[in-house]
Amino acid sequence: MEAGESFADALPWLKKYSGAVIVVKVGGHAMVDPEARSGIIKDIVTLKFLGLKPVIVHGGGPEIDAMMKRMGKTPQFVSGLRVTDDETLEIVRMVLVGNVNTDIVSLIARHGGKGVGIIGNDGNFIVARKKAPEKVVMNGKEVDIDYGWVGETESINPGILSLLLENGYIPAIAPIGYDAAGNCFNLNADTAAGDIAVAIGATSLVSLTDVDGVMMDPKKKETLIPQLSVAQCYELINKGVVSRGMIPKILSSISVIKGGIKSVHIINGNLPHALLQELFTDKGVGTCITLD
Ligand SMILES: Nc1ncnc2c1ncn2[C@@H]1O[C@H](COP(=O)(O)OP(=O)(O)O)[C@@H](O)[C@H]1O
Ligand SMILES: CC(=O)N[C@@H](CCC(=O)OP(=O)(O)O)C(=O)O
Repeated sequence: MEAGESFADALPWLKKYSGAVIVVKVGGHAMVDPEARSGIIKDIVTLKFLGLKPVIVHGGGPEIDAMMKRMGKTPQFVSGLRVTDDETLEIVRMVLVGNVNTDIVSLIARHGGKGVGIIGNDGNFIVARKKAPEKVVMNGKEVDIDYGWVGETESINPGILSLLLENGYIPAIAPIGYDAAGNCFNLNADTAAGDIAVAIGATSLVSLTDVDGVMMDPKKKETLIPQLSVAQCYELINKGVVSRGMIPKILSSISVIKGGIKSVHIINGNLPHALLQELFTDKGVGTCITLD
């Protein structure tokens, strides 16, 4: 299709999103392939030049896993959350802040944008507290789980984000929070992205991962669910259709919609230009979650 034609077709969406703040959660699984990672960041820089205000929140689960294994540690997840002991926290910070965040900021620059990397203690951006231990059913047995240094958001202070957005920067946020005593917490990136989207009143949250969206059977592409209401999300969790890393995505989507954001989109970041197609065409490419 001619470029002129595509832009003309996209006009209604360009109007809808003009000046809109869009939180893009870039999952670690969407960034495994360096070319896919670069393509995603290029699309995000494109959003900026089309007049939107993108905010990146990134993960890095597979890279943390790889580093843990190199250091002789075995990753342990419960309900999609990494149980985080002292040493694991050190690895999480090293990988998310030292590797992934700086790489994303460099890619933003490479594609002509101005990126700024931030973590929870920059301008007290994410104030977090320890996630309380909870009882979880594992292999039919109820067990007490202490997640260690896994945190949950206490408050988001969006001041630094507003400053950056008003001055044309693309913020790239690593999901690390801090408490008033300076303790550092490992936050799930989807949960952090949701909390940030609500705190800044974003227009939409788009989560890029390595599957086409929410599926009845993640191994069968044809079982993709294009549209979900909050009630249906609860149903999928209760029926066990959603598992592992999809659990925090769905839980966060529910709280985002309840927090007043109109839509959450879960899409496959490995499909070229999935983000642009989801936002600027009427045939979305993944799962769109709305109130009803
Ligand atoms: N019902 C489901 N539909 C789609 N994916 C699912 C579902 N249940 C579990 N998953 C898993 O969730 C994964 C995505 O979450 P996650 O691994 O945390 O990705 P990311 O690193 O991109 O955040 C998929 O690769 C898939 O294996
Ligand atoms: C508490 C918790 O699980 N934190 C995540 C943070 C990174 C993340 O969420 O990465 P993805 O988006 O790639 O899954 C972790 O340690 O893996």
